[in-house]
Amino acid sequence: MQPLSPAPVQSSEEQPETGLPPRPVLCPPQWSQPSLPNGHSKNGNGGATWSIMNWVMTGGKSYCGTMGNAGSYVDLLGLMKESARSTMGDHDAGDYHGGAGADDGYGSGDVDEDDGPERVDGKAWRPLSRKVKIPDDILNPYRLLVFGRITVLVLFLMWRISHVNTDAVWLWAASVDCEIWFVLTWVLEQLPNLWPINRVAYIGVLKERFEENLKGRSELPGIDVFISTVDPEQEPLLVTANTVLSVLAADYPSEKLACYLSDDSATLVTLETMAETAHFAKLWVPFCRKHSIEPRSPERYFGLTRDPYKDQVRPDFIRDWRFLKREYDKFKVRLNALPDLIRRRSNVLNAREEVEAMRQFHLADDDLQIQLLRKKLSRATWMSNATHWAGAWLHPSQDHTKWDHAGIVQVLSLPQGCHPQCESHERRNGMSIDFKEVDPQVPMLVYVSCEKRRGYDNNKKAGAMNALLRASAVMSNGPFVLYLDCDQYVYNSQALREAMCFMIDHRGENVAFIQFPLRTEGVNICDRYSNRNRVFFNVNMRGLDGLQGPVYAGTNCMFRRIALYGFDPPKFNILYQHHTVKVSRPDDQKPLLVHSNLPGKSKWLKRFGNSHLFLDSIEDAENQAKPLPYQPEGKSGHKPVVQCEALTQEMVREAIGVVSCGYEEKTKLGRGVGWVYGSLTEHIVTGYKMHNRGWSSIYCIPKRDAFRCTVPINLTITLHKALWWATGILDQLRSS
Ligand SMILES: O=c1ccn([C@@H]2O[C@H](COP(=O)(O)OP(=O)(O)O[C@H]3O[C@H](CO)[C@@H](O)[C@H](O)[C@H]3O)[C@@H](O)[C@H]2O)c(=O)[nH]1
Ligand SMILES: [Mn+2]
Repeated sequence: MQPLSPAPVQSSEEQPETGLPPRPVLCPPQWSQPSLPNGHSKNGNGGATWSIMNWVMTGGKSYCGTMGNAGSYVDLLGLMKESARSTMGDHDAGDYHGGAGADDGYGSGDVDEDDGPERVDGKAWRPLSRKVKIPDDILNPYRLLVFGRITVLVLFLMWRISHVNTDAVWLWAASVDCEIWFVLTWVLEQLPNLWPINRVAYIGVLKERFEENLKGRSELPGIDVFISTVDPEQEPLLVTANTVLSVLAADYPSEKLACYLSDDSATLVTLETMAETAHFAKLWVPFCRKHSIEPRSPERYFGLTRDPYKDQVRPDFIRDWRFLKREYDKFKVRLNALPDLIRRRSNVLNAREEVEAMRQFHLADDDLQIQLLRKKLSRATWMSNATHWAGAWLHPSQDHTKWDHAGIVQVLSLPQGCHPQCESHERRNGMSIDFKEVDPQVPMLVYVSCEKRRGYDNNKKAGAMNALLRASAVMSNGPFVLYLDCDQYVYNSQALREAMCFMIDHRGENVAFIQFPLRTEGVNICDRYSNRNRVFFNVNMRGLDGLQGPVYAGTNCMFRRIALYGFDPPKFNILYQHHTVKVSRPDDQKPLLVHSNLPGKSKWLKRFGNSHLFLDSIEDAENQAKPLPYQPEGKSGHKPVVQCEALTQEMVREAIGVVSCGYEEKTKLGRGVGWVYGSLTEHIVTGYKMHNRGWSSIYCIPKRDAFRCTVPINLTITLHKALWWATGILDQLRSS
């Protein structure tokens, strides 16, 4: 496997694929590989696992510091479908029998996004998004139907209450209670549906405002993408790797994108899979950019049933496609071999340690021999650089189990600078691919496993996400955070831009999060167990969007970082001069205030803990997320999230410090800041808290599904999930 070609290349050609103007380019330096001890190849499996930044830094103890009610909505669903343009054409042929299906695929509006709205005064300002009202003549019959049903239900209840069954009063009372409850829940669910809306984003205008005439530079704000995984057995690593690849290849400037994988299992195989993924991404990402590939998950792309050459005009496409397909197959073989490779490597190194121990034993005097006998050799799991793995070992040992291990942060890929860079060829095994016209940089990829110790609650996914929130703040501090479950891949490479249109639009500063619908693959056309949740994602959420905004559905959601930090929206914040609304609130709900009277950063210590890098990052996260007119320096744009030279050892060390399990103890994380703890459906509560503070949210349904996932269709799992949701929602009802 050859490393990147080191020769600097000057590209003077126009770049038709990216639409970016010509620019001078530099090539990244060649990465050096740490070596294994004698007799062991660096990558027995042929991958370049450690060719990137081998900064394994482990924090030891010292750091311790609804499903919808289908029947009731079918009518509205049908009507809304008519109002929105069907985008069946955007779907792959394979979708008919296994994909998300045409029903899920229609977009938000019936306007052409890329043409954008008319310019105001001939130039200057054009909005990035707009609401599209669903015509009243479509909604009115539905509204009439709802009010008709409510009237009938109320009349029915009045009749029930006035006709007491004296023979079985208790039975009568119980059934009337149930009926009232049913009517109440039905009405509560119906009312928000009466004013649904659609939205449209103008990606073309976004490009025009933030990227054109900037000599290849982009002024878009940074995004940190969080992906979580918890069990390499239940959540196949190939699926996670595909999700990561689809994120890295998303159409967003590579220096503005950072991807963090949270691994709650702390297994070495997950880390090595990610290292392989980062390596394969060096081919996959530029290939996607060069040929405008969709979708950008290789498993899904190479599995398409349609002709891959369709609509491809470049003469070198066939060659590149075959090359990438072969490389992807090899990548899969390497992933499959990883568990065995790690086991064999560990056996060899453990045996060597034992031999060394025996040698010392024979050389030692009696006292030392007794001491050595007492010291039981543990069977460690070894990394490819011949050091002990800090996470869970194959043979669990003290400090090395899933529930008891140090915090780990490892940077696996880093972009070089804020200007896209080109190199002529990527060579592997004698084959080469021409990347002269595209930016081959891969966004930052970081592996994180937060510290776990006995006596500390890790708070499952919410805990892992809050740890990522802190670690990413000190490393890249993207002002926006996209969360994806490990099985949700990016199906539409423009999705991040689409969300950004809403976030940085002129009224976007009060938007806390953009929720995308959860679309599923692998469900048969009948959708027997309602895995697609069509009513919830096509009707209820659109209805909520017409009010304060949709709920946070747990995944496929892009947040404004400072909204996650528990700050108030600008409309409650006197910082913004033209929003002078001042609201009186109880003490504990007072705005966190970006500019309070307290000196320095001490005002935030109790909420965010004592990491100075973290505290220093907060104001920056706020400024970087502002729509450009609010930039203090005028039109300075948004800075890159992180670059090779900007990421220091100190930052990585600090990231390990903030993912330690003791860090949260004296903070408000999990209680008003970040993902909320203590609820089965923590996502719903997390979203509610933001709405409660006055933030709004937006429901974004791009024409082509933004993200997709594969869901189980087996009845047991479906019932288990339904029970989980129901318990969680009941739990919320009981809580304050
Ligand atoms: O201790 C844990 C448990 C889960 N996860 C991750 O959380 C995600 C969701 O967990 P899963 O068990 O797959 O739950 P689902 O029911 O499939 O997910 C839905 O429901 C969850 C809450 O019930 C939400 O958190 C999810 O975002 C939402 O997609 C997955 O990526 C897991 O890897 C962790 O990181 N740590
Ligand atoms: Mn899941």
